[in-house]
Amino acid sequence: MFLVIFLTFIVVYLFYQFYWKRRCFPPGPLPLPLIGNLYLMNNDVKPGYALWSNLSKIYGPVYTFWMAHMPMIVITDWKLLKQHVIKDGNTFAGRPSFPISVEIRKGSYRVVESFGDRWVQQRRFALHILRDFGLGKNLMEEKIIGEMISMRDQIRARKNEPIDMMYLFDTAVGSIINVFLFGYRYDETNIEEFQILKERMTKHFKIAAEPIGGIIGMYPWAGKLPFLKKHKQVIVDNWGGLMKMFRKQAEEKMRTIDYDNDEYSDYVEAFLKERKKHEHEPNFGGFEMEQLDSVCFDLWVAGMETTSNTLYWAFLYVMLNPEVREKIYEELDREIGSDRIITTSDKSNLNYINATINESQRMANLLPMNVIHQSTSDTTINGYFIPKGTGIIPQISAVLYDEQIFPNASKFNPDRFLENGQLLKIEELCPFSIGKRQCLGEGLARMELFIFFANLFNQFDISLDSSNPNPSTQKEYGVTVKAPNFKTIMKSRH
Ligand code: HEM
Repeated sequence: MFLVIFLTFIVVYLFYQFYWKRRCFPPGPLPLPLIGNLYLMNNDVKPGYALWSNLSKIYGPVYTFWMAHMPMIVITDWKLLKQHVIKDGNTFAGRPSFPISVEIRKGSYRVVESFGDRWVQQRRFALHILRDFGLGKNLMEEKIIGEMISMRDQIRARKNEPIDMMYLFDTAVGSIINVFLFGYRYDETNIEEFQILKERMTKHFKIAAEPIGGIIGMYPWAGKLPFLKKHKQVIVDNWGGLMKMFRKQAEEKMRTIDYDNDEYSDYVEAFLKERKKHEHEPNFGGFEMEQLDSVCFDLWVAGMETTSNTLYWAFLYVMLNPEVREKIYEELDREIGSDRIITTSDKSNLNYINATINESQRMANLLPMNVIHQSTSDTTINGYFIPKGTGIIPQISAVLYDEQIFPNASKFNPDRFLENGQLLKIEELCPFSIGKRQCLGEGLARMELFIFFANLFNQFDISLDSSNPNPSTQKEYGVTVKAPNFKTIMKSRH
């Protein structure tokens, strides 16, 4: 009798697992119990582009990938992305709530991870402060130029010795976001704080990008299993440590803040003043301290590593393509012709540099897997019915490497963005993603990329260090991909 019940249970379970739960979704690889399709994220397909494009070849431009027990609809075709994620933006503006977030963060705070009214409110607030703080008033540009000058001086002081630019990019870009958040930059007096923050973030995201992180994210109980315990502990410890660091900063600010004055000099101060206005509402009207800690995390991590990594990739690609390097110097000599500081007002005269930055972003293709969205109402994609609340991955990495859109896509070729010397606007170039969730820091990031890139090339004759004349372009796996380390010689040009 027991055997019959057991076998019936197994048959029903297998029927459900392999047929019933999948019947309404677009086709896709076979999900296994508990882990879904996470088993496919193995070393052979890291950092991930090959996985998504291979599946697309088998199942078409819309398919289902099971992230443990959650179905995710992957869209890899630009026309479909435009038709749905851009033109029907509200339907794709949700974010799934991950059980681990609810457990360790006590809710879906942040901007990246929040949804609904909280997301609308917090995204609008962050954008407002970003604009007010500088993107509209040149203040931000001044800060970026200040960091660029500090970097230039540090490079000069090294007197032509080989330099790994990663550290300089990290600290400069980290300082810019830190000034925006907390009002101070990094220098020799507090560089240790920067290093701790960066180390914690790196560890956090290394695990988050692994299948193991996916399993712990979906099933927090799995973190109690002996072989997963230490991995979950890393996530919990890093998150807790980061939140403590951010909270300490906010508390210090609270000691001196003048609530009678509406002006603010950084994001934390602006947030605390807004919080004060909502102090009689439940949960401070969404301006809880947990929300502040979490947004600091979002802006710090989203604002630092992405931009710094892109600059590093841009340097690497240019170094490996001497003809591109020569065209950059030709343009700088023709359009600038001195060691003066290049500002955003020069941007429209430096088409080749703009094209090189575009091509670097395309080739770097920073997020092999885009951040997951969620449908906010029932919808239909390519003939498939997708119910409200389903995970959606607008796979921009597939678009950036799409041969139909960018022929010979693996070749670094800035000229693809130029016609008769004029910069082309190619809408499929979407490294900042698309739709309502498009990157909140795009304006800041674009300004940083242009000012650092254009000025560093204008100031220095940059070449590869002869000890490693052919650095690899193999991408290091993570939520955003990193270039392997390499060194350059930077000689003053003027
Ligand atoms: C080269 C630099 C950058 C790249 C390539 C980049 C790329 C992205 C991508 C692909 C997304 C996911 C959008 C989606 O869900 O579809 C995103 C979201 C986001 N980015 Fe960026 N980003 C960069 C710089 C920045 C900077 C400097 C900041 C902060 C000031 C920032 C803040 C954010 C935030 C807060 C989100 C979440 C938006 C939301 O969920 O509403 N990013 N970014």
